Amino acid sequence: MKVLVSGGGTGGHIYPAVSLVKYIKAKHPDAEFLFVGTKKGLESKIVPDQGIPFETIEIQGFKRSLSLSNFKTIQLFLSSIKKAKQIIRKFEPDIVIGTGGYVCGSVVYAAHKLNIPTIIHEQNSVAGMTNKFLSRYVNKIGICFSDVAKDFPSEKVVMVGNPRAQEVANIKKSEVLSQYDLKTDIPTVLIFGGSRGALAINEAVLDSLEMLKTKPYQVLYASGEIYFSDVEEKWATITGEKSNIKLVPYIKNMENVLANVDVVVGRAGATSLAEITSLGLPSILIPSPNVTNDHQTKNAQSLVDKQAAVMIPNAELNQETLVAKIDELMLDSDKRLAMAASSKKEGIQDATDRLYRLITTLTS
Ligand SMILES: CC(=O)N[C@H]1[C@@H](OP(=O)(O)OP(=O)(O)OC[C@H]2O[C@@H](n3ccc(=O)[nH]c3=O)[C@H](O)[C@@H]2O)O[C@H](CO)[C@@H](O)[C@@H]1O
Repeated sequence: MKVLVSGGGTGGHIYPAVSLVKYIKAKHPDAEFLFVGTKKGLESKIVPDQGIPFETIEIQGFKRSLSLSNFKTIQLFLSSIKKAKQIIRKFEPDIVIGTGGYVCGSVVYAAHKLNIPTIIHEQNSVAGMTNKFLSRYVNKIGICFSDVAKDFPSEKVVMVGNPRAQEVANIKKSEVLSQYDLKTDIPTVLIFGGSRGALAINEAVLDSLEMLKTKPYQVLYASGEIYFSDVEEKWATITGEKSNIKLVPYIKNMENVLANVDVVVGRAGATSLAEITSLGLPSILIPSPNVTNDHQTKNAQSLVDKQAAVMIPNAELNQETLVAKIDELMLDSDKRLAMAASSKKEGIQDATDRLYRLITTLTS
């Protein structure tokens, strides 16, 4: 079996594809894989680290307003389809799966033109621009939120969930927090602003440090690679050397960390939410205001409605709101456990089984 996956830009589009590859590899050790992304996206770091063969094409996103750079984008889109066709002809996949981000627009479209079976995976509750465009051409569309079905041709849509959910569901508790110089026996809150970090969350966390360092719980904080040096500079002067609060730029073994924390604070990216609910973690969600159709608020609201999370609108984020919400959960284990149970109910722990079944309907 030869499987070509494509997706990128941010972790939320990349990790589901990586989880799918790992799953198929375990089932079919002789299967071959190729991941097509861009040099600029996070995939150029994440995918080779996972030992998955990786090729790149050049592509850029459309600006929403009319602009000269859109002409360059169209030019790049056409040449990227040509390059994608070359890659596909050479690799000869049995199936091509796109998990979102501009890059998979060219790759999946090229595969369709070459009559190769195609699937797209939509992680969000509102369809991304690329997936909307591709939905006319692909054979099947795997979704994670029932709300998004209306954005696609109904006969193609199958509820599968997010493969990352199944991967993290099977992770056992461990001593992983000691790698971060944290204790393994006191409640821990993990804070991160999606796969790239978030300036607003960094600022609120920095402002909260004086309060957080006096708490009976501990904090692991990932600032995002690009913000790290700025945050680190201020961090050390506030927390001192021995502290219950640890800062890192990025967490590479997130699946292990998630299995060992008690509460998550973060943006409301769909892949993160799939992980959180799969493990049954309570969360405090601060949806990014800078995403298409405000889809993170919709992602978050779907959990808040089920008492599986609480939300702080980005405009209301500051040290008081942040620390108050963290305290509400970290200092009240009954509340935390009730939210954990509601969160678990929302998880789809067999997402990769479902996506794999969908693949086999097109390849066998
Ligand atoms: C700004 C933007 O466009 N965000 C979108 C992007 O978010 P983003 O890439 O931030 O997506 P998610 O929050 O869904 O996923 C982040 C992924 O990165 C991992 N991770 C994160 C931080 C870290 O230090 N280590 C680590 O491994 C998380 O565990 C998760 O697997 O894709 C999501 C899924 O389509 C969308 O819902 C988001 O709206």
